[in-house]
Amino acid sequence: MRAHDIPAGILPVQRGLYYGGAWHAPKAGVYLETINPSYNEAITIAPVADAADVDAAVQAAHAAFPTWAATPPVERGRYLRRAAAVLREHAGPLALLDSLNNGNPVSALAMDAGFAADCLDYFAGLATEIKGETIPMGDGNFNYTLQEPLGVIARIVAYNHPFMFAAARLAAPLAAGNTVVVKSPDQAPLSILRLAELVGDIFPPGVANFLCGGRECGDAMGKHPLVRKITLIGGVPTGKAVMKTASDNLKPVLLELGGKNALIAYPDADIDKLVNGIIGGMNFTWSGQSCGSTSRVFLHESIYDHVLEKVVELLPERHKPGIPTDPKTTMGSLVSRAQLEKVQGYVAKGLEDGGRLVCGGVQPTDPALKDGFFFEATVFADMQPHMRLAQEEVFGPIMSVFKWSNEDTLFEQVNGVDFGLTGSIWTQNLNTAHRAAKRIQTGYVWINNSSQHFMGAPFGGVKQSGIGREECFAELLEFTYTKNVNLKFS
Ligand SMILES: NC(=O)c1ccc[n+]([C@@H]2O[C@H](COP(=O)([O-])OP(=O)(O)OC[C@H]3O[C@@H](n4cnc5c(N)ncnc54)[C@H](O)[C@@H]3O)[C@@H](O)[C@H]2O)c1
Ligand SMILES: O=S(=O)(O)c1ccc(CO)cc1
Repeated sequence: MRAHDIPAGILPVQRGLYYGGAWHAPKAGVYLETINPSYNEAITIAPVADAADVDAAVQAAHAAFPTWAATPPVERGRYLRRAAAVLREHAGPLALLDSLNNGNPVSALAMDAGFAADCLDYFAGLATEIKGETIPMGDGNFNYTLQEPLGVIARIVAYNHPFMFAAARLAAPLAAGNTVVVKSPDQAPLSILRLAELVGDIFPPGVANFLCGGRECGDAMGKHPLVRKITLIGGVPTGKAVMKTASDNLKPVLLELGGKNALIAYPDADIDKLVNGIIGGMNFTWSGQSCGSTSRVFLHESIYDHVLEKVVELLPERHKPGIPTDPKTTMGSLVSRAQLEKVQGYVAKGLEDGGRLVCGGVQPTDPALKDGFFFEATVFADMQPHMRLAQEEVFGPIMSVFKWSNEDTLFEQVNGVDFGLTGSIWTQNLNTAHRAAKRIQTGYVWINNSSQHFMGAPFGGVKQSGIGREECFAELLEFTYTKNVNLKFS
């Protein structure tokens, strides 16, 4: 869909920053064009917040905090549920808006507003479960704990699910009694403006605040002395930058970062399901731009040739790049020229390092896609662990396939990366499955499945994939501190 064909009611009307219950122009007056990556054409402009805007938004959130923290949890939950209902009503147009701005297929994005709404409902229900404990004492003392909200929470999100991340990640801190300032991803700012239009005034002024901006804005959020916790969904280098900023102020962080995730196939795997799991796990629909993508596939030598052949046969027809706003499209474009060039660079590195390119590796030739940042679903075979493609996150549609024979060597290679986010194990033997689940060093493990998230199940990484857990009760507790109270009877 070209910019001039966008139906009425899809784009946000506002082009400002939303904080303190009102819209504000960015103080320095900076607006940037934001593009549709499938045509490399401007859609409209979006505001760019700087440190002065961050200060104003954080001050508004800080002012709103005492009243929101004192609001009964059941009532806070009611606000969240109201927001959830609005998101569900607008799920279709919101998916189209994100598709226009980040290049992912509208059909796949259709679930994002619903997932965010589920998150809001889930944490609304848990608001009354933020309980302390009593500690047994000797005579004369009563000792208990309270879980208290922290204050202003800064949430910075990535571009692959701009709306879903911004909306879903409001839920836990708000349910726990904090106020929030959330920043859109630089590449796809439009849906956060729409989010602010839809839910901003459901909450009391200053409780939920929405900024558009890039690194400067994110950095200012982390540095602000009134921000009590800084959270990021983003890459490892950004995670390190955020943690350095946080350490200057001794602030806690919650980091959901990158992955170089392994899929392990044992000889007894159900081959048809495995092939679907390999293709699905790589999230080619999103051009691989998912942190949980299983971009390293380890096939046992006894099934290697057969499974590889089937993947290479099925993949190009199942995920062929197309215009993202077409409901039939099953693979969109990359988000930007920079991301496309990164992917092309990794194809070159894969070839230089001796990988065997067996699928894709180029931009599509379809003239309808000539201006956009499309790249074909790509597979490298005969990969070795020392290769750059085997170690570094691409966040693009490149899958690396390895052959294995010895289980000890397999796990040395699987765990021999700096990341530890997800893993996927394929076998029909229960003992094998649980042994492998125990040996893999990641925060999230699928057995005979891939890609899926489950509300209530802790999602997050180890090693450089992150710190903390989301989408579960632990996320709620991330936004509280424990206060111990001792009463001495007189
Ligand atoms: N673990 C997860 O749940 C998860 C989910 C999605 C994406 N990701 C990761 O995100 C990355 C891709 O997304 P991206 O390119 O948007 O990531 P990115 O790290 O470039 O940017 C993420 C966000 O951080 C902001 N930012 C950049 N520099 C900053 C700084 N110095 N201080 C504060 N904020 C700053 C950006 O403006 C953006 O909003 C991949 O590595 C991917 O694995 C992780
Ligand atoms: O596409 S992913 O980045 O892997 C992703 C992360 C989180 C969720 C749910 O919060 C969904 C998809």
